Amino acid sequence: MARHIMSLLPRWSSRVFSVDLDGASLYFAIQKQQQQQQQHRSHEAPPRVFSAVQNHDRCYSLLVCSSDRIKSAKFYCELKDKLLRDLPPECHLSPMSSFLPNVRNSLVKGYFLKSNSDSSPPIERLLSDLTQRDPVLVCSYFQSEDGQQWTQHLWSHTGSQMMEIEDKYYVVTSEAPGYHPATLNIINSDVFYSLEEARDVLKKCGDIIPEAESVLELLPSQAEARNKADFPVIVIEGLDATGKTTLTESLRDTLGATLLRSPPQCLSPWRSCFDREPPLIRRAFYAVGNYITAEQISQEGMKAPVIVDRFWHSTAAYAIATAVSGPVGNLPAEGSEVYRWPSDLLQPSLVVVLTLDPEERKRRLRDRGLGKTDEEQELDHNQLFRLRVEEAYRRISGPVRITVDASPSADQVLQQVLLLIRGKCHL
Ligand SMILES: Nc1ncnc2c1ncn2[C@@H]1O[C@H](COP(=O)(O)OP(=O)(O)OP(=O)(O)O)[C@@H](O)[C@H]1O
Ligand SMILES: Nc1ccn([C@H]2C[C@H](O)[C@@H](COP(=O)(O)O)O2)c(=O)n1
Repeated sequence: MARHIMSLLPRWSSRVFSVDLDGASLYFAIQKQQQQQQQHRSHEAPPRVFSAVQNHDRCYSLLVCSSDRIKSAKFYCELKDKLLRDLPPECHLSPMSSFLPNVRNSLVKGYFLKSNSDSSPPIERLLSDLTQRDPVLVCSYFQSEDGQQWTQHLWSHTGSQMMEIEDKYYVVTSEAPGYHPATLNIINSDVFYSLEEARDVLKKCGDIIPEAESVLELLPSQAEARNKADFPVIVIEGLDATGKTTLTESLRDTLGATLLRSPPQCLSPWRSCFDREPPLIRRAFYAVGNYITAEQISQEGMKAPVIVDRFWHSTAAYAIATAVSGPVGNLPAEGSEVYRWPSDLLQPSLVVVLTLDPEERKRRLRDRGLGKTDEEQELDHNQLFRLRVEEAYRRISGPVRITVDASPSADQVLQQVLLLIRGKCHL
């Protein structure tokens, strides 16, 4: 299995490894060193991820890699559950990844384990089992006598015997890359830029998620897609509890408009099922939802103005903000192609993004008292995630977007948005 996986990870010695520890990404690289360099290296401190490791502690990395990306995505999530369940409690688990700097789609995800030597026999039994059955590449890390140098050893199997590949690599410090590694795989894994790409993911997971078939049946055929509306189309966006439902319903009543949402009502029976799936599948579900809503917009937009509660901005911004961890600075830079509008998706006439002071948003959430999705809880607990979503909203290109402060009364917000709509859309 390991040799097969290695063929999926070309240029092994050019790879950089990133471990997420205490909210920061720590990087290291590997080298096949010459004697001379080795002596020089021995004066350097080990990479930060190893610096707190005690003598006799053991470190391992597991990278999930399969030529089948649906299988990889599913297994990555299952592996975390398995490791949390089966590893000794003193073993510390952190998300990690490996990538080729600036090479798109080179990111593979996995986990980094730290443990003391007493726990290593059960850990190694578990890892050995995994390498025999699953698409996972395991490495162990050894510390030199003086504690200054670490080496990486790849695991492999011969028959039923586990052995380490003879190649060993020296672990060296690596600079943070120019782009956060998660940004390398966003396109068509977290965010889909055409119906075809999103549909392809749902088609491929039809055998493991039967609900995908039902979703695919609702998709408009390319031939039917009209992709334009005669009347103005206004999308209302914003984090949860910023007042989208309140505002969209008032706009519908005031303008005599049709109110639609994304994901559309017809996908409600399957939403919770896809919310439990890994990002690749979950985001493909929301992406196709936008195309179904777009078809409804085209139909309804022949008769009256259309108001839409969430659309592409939500799909892209939440996906990007989840894929990338840490501060806003880790997001792809403004102007990146990651923020582009899909060329085959209907563009609304205007997008209004509601913003709200975090404390007021929390107060409204409390007063409303409904259950929260995992992502809504994340918005509450994780300030950085909220800031990343808001910034990604701002960076998305395409239709005209206006940000509106939603803290005044519901009627004042309505009046302000009506003024904007009348100014921009001649209603
Ligand atoms: N301008 C406002 N001032 C005070 N309270 C408001 C205002 N707008 C909405 N609310 C209240 O805040 C709560 C959240 O509003 P609403 O449900 O419209 O938000 P939302 O953005 O649609 O949320 P979600 O995305 O989670 O569905 C509701 O209890 C609503 O009555
Ligand atoms: N067009 C959409 C609408 C929603 N989402 C995702 C993003 C969040 O995870 C969640 C928020 O929706 P809400 O709880 O407010 O109904 O749904 C999306 O990706 N695309």
